[in-house]
Amino acid sequence: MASFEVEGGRRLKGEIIPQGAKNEALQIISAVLLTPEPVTIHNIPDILDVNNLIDLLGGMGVKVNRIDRQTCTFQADDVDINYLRRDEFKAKSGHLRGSVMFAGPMLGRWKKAFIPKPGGDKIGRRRLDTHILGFEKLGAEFTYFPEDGFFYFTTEGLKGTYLLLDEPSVTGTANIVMAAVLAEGTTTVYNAACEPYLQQLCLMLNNMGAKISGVGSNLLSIQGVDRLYGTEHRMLPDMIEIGSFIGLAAMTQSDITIKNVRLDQLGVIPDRFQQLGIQMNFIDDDIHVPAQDLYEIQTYMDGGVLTMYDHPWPGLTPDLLSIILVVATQAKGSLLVHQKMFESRLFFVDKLIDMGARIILCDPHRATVIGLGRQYPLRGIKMSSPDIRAGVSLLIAALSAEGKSVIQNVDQIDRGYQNIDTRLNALGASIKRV
Ligand SMILES: CC(=O)N[C@H]1[C@@H](OP(=O)(O)OP(=O)(O)OC[C@H]2O[C@@H](n3ccc(=O)[nH]c3=O)[C@H](O)[C@@H]2O)O[C@H](CO)[C@@H](O)[C@@H]1O
Ligand SMILES: C=C(OP(=O)(O)O)C(=O)O
Repeated sequence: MASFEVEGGRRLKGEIIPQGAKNEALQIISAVLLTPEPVTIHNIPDILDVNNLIDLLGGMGVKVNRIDRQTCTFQADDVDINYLRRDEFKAKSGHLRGSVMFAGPMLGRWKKAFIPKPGGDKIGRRRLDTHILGFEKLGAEFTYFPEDGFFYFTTEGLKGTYLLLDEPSVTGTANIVMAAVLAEGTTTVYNAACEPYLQQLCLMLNNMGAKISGVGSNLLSIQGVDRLYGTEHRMLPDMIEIGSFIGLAAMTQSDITIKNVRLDQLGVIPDRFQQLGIQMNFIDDDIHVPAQDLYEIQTYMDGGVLTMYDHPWPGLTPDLLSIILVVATQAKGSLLVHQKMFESRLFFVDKLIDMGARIILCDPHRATVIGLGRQYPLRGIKMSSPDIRAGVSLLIAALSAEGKSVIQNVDQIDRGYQNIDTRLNALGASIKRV
C-alpha cells in the first residue's frame, strides 16, 4: 500500500479548486438505478470510493460512458440484479459505505434489494437500523444472513406511509427517499437528514419526475410516481475538502484561495474555522485564507473554553472534527472537541501527541487540545492513516511539522481526496508518493 513522504515546514501559495462532493456523489450515482433512461452527471470526484461505486454499477450491467474523469453518463436499462448476490459484489461493496444506497432504488424499481455488509470508515459502530426500519414500514420484508452480514429485502409493492426516523441518518434518509419515489401513494418522512447533499439528491429526483416537497427541511413529503426519466445533474463542491483546505492554510501559514466553494451551501463550516481564529476573506464565491502568523481560539462569551461538536445538519458535520482538532494544536488557546456520533474517530490523536501536540484524550468521544500558539512546532514522524479524515488531518500535521514524516496506508486518503499530493504540490508542498 502506498505511503506519502512529506517534507514539512513549507508555506503554500496559490489557488485550488475543490473536487465534486464525495458524499453527494455516492447518493447521486446510486440514484441512476431508478430510471432506464440516460442520466449524465457532472463534477464527479475522481476518487477511490466513487470509482468503486461506478465499477459496481458496471458489474450490474449499467452502461457507463465516462465522457471524461469528471463527467459520466449512466443508463440502467438492462440490469442484472442478481449480480448483487454474487461474492464479487459482496467483496467489492465492502470497500465503501455508498453501496448500501443501491437498496432503495432496487426496492422501488425491482421489488427486491440486497444490503451487503457495508464498508466505509472504521470509525465506530455504524448501524443500518434507520434504513431497515424505513424499508419495513414501506412494506418490505427482510432476511438477514449472519454468516456474511447480508440483508435481503423483498416486497410485493412499496406503499407510502408516515415514517418518523429513529435518527436523521444521512444514507438512511437517501435510501428511504429513493425507495419512496416509486412507492404507491404518499410517504412522509419526519426527522429526515437535510444536508445539502440530500437536497441535491431530491433536486435531481424531482428533475427526473419525482414529487418531493419539503426539500431542505426535516419533513419530506414524497408522492409516489410510476416511473422516472433521464436527467443531467451537477455535483456541489466537496464541503469537507473545502474545510480541510481552510485548516491546511492556517496550520501551514499559507496563503490559499479556494475557488468556487458555493458559500451558500457551507452552513456553519466557515463560522467554525473563524471561531478558531482563522481569518478568511469571502470574495465572490471564493474563500481566501491569508497567511497568518498566529490564530487564537475564541472563548464563549463568559470566558469558558470553546467546545466543537458534531450535530446533524445544519449543525457541524462530524467529518470535519478531526481537521478542526489538528488545526487547534497550533492555535493559541484551548478547545474541547466532542465527537458525539462516532466512538473511534479520535484515537488518531496518539500520533499527534507523538508529534508533540498537547492533547488530552478524555474518553473515546472527547479530546481537549491545548494550543500553544506555535511555541513548539510539531515534529515529523512515521504514522499510518486510520480513516479518510484522520488521514488528511495527519497530512496537514505533517505539512506543518519540522522535518520529514511518512504517512502509510494512504489508500484511506485516496478514498476521499482526489490526487491530493499532486494538487498540494502545485501549491508548493513537498509530498512524495512511494
Ligand atoms: C457516505 C456518507 O454519506 N457518509 C456520511 C454519512 O454516513 P452514514 O449515513 O453512514 O451516517 P449516519 O447519518 O447514518 O450516522 C452516523 C452515525 O452517527 C450516529 N448518529 C446519527 C445521527 C444522529 O443524530 N445521532 C447519531 O448518533 C448514528 O447512530 C451512526 O452510528 O453521514 C455521516 C454523519 O454525518 C458522515 O460521517 C459520513 O461521512
Ligand atoms: C466517514 C466518511 O465516509 P464513509 O461514510 O464513506 O465511510 C467520511 O467521508 O468522512
